[in-house]
Amino acid sequence: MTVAKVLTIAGSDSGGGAGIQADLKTFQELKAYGMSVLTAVTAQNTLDVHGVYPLTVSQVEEQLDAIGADLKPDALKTGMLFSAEIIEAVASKVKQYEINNVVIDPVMIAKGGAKLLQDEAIEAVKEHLIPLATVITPNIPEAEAITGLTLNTIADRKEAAKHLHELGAQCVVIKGGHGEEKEVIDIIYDGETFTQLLNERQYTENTHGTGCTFAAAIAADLAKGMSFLDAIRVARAYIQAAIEDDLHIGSGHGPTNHWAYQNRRVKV
Ligand SMILES: Nc1ncnc2c1ncn2[C@@H]1O[C@H](COP(=O)(O)OP(=O)(O)OP(=O)(O)O)[C@@H](O)[C@H]1O
Ligand SMILES: Cc1ncc(CO)c(N)n1
Repeated sequence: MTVAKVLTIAGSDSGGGAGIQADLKTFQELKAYGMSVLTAVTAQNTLDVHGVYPLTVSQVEEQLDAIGADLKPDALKTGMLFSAEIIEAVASKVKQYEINNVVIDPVMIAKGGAKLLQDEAIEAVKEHLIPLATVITPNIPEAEAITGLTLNTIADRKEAAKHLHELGAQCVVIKGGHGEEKEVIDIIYDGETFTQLLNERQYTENTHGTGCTFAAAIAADLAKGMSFLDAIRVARAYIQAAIEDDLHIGSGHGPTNHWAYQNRRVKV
């Protein structure tokens, strides 16, 4: 049996809905073997982020060296990277260990408003991270912060996608969760063609970690050899099920339901 191995480089969410925890749950549900490199510990629940504690660059590098020496990932997802120093170290190790199928979720701010990326690190995202991306998955505010554009319309979002492609990402997904439209519109650009994935907007508080989960699902299916468009379509179905069949955990923005997608596929 060939097992697809997928690595997440991200922060820990003690509340279990986002970050490393969301990524590993998603990998498991999509039948890929999950590995993790921690960049930071957050003290976090569904209401708020109480504290952010980054690891040192050498601690991040040592984890990547341990994996690189033994367990070559078939795909990588990056989430919260926190600082320019960690971004540069991660980019250099990704090149050293020749990791392909790289999904970059350029995490900047938690739903409660806490900063998960330092402002001065945006330049490092552009210079060191985006050129490695097979797929980059910004939400609307993240795409605005990286491109400097204001994204009001679908045409604005397409312009931003072109900009991110020019910075070196092979495929760009501008996620529509933060948009105003009745339907959620994710815009995909591969350098030639725009594809729009439309889904019914769910009116729920339980959307903590949607971005992490979506990007992790893309990485899991890239690791299994799917094309990026197919992997994005499956990821869209995975996150839609996870939002629809919500769990009502916690009293703030609750987590999504990571087993909903498989639940629907299991015939009883
Ligand atoms: N209310 C919703 N109903 C349906 N789909 C949604 C909803 N909110 C987000 N999504 C989908 O979930 C995925 C993640 O989108 P979103 O824009 O919320 O990411 P995000 O802001 O990075 O998430 P987070 O920072 O909370 O992890 C996208 O595919 C998006 O279309
Ligand atoms: C650790 C971590 N990563 C990402 C997010 C964004 O959802 C979060 N809230 N926490």
